[in-house]
Order: sequence, then structure tokens, then C-alpha cells
Amino acid sequence: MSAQIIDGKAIAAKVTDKVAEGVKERKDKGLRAPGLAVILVGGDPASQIYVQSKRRTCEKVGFISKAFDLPETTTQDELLSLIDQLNEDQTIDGILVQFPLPKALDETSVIEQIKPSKDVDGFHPYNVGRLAQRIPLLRSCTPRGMITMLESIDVDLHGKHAVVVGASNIVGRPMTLELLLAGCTTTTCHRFTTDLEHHVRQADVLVVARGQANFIPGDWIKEGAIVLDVGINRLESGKITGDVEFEVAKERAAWISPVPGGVGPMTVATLIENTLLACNEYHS
Ligand SMILES: Nc1nc2c(c(=O)[nH]1)N[C@@H](CN(C=O)c1ccc(C(=O)N[C@@H](CCC(=O)O)C(=O)O)cc1)CN2
Repeated sequence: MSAQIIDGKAIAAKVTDKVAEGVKERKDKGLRAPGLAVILVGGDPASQIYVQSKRRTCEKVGFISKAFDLPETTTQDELLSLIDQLNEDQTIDGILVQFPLPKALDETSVIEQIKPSKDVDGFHPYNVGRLAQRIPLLRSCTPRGMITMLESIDVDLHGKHAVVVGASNIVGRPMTLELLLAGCTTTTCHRFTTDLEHHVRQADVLVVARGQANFIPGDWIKEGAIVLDVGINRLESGKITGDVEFEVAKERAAWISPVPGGVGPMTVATLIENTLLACNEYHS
């Protein structure tokens, strides 16, 4: 039987509608709208599209969005001092620095410069540490978005074996922590993993964040598994595809997220959700 599709676009629309209601509630109480600062350094075309989408969603839900488009030549000190300024700005609840940064800039110190209470990307070691200790607050957007997707299909995750392929700071590692928090037994696969196929075949829940088209053959998928595909790979034909061989995998999985229209839209929706949370929890 063919898998049911986890429609990230539709779930993301529900999340943003709920945030818009939250903003309206604040305004009805005479409180200010949440504010998000979105910083883009350089002209990476994909980053420009993602930043545009973030700014557009801010407008849609009634946030105040402040745009900072900085040149490729921006120095580390210039970027850090802009962050300092925004850390002190009482109208700003969230600071988003779009990644990747130009090679000359150091992402780790940029992340650490953002006040944890304004770290709506959930990348700061303080926020990752809170997640690791089961007291999450601002959670990394892509992993948290995938948990929202799993919640939407109403599957009991307790005791499920979750396998995460990829161990990046942005997706793989925090997703492993999210799944652990959700009650899964977790395995994280990375470049030193031997016999990837063996691990993938055991997965009740499979998350793939590798960044290589069709990296996971569809016939590795366990019958009845839930598959979340984080990969966004642009083929020479212009078609966008994920990391999992979708057409074969969907005949074995119970649930599967497509690319495009799966995990990607949840990243932006969760950022917006985090900004409202930061505003309500920390800055009101
Ligand atoms: N500061 C951050 N930088 C980056 C993050 C992040 O969470 N914070 N994640 C990615 C990029 N990203 C958001 O920033 C992002 C990626 C993909 C999508 C998305 O909706 N993708 C579409 C397809 C897009 C296309 O047509 O090219 C989909 O999957 O349907 C949204 C946001 C790296 N940087």
C-alpha cells in the first residue's frame, strides 16, 4: 500500500495561522507586535529566497520585521556589533542570521553573540543545552518543525526506533535530542557510521538530512516506517528532490514527507512560532 503523505506546506499554514491569532490576541490586549530582525550577509541566491520567505511570513502574521541586507565584505566585528545593538533593542524579540555566512565569517561566534532569549533559530548552546536537559524553550526550527509534523499524524512515538542520518548542528544533532525527548530509542548515523543500510532498515522513524539526491534507496525503508526527508537537492533538470528515493520508499513506508512541500516549509513556520514564544515568554 502506498504511504500517506505528510503535507508540510499544509501543516506550516496551520502553524502560521495560529501564530497570527496569537499576534491578534496581543494587539487586542494593547501589547506590541512581536519583532523579528532578519540578517542576510552576501548574495547567496538560495539564502535570498529563504530570507524573503521569512520576511513575507512575518508580514502575513502581523510581526514587525526588520531587514538587514549586508554586503559580502561585512567583517566579523561589524556583524557582531549589529547583533549587540539588536540584543538591546526592546522592539526586537528574535534575531535571525541566515546561514551559510560568507567563508570569512565565523558562524559559531555569531550564534554565541545572540542573546539566548532572542535566539529564535534555537542554535545557541544555551538553547540546545535546554533541549538536551528536557527543558526546551527555543528549539531549532527544522527539528522542532519535524516534531510538529509527527504530532500531526498522531502516532505514539514512545519506544519507536528512530534513526537520524546526518549529525549537523542545525538538523541531525538537535533532531536526535528531539526524538529522545519524544520517547524514541535513537540512533544517529554520520560519516563514520559503518553499515548505514543495516541501521536504516531498523528505523521505525527515519530522518534523512544528508544533502545528496536519492542517498537512501527506497528498498532500505522498513515496511510501515515514518520517513522525514530533510534534503533539498536541485537536479540538473531544475527539479528539486530529497535525499530518499521517494517513488520506491512510498510503497514501503506508512507515512512520508515529500520534497518540496515537506520539511522545508516547517522551518519557516517554526521560526515564526519561536518568535511569538520569545516575545510572550521573555520580552513582555
Ligand atoms: N539561520 C538559518 N539558516 C538556515 C536554516 C535555518 O533554519 N536557519 N535552514 C536552511 C535554509 N532554510 C531556512 O533558513 C530553508 C530551507 C528550505 C525551505 C523550503 O521551504 N524549501 C522548499 C523548497 C525550496 C526551493 O524551491 O528551493 C521545500 O522544501 O518545499 C525553507 C527554509 C539553511 N539555512
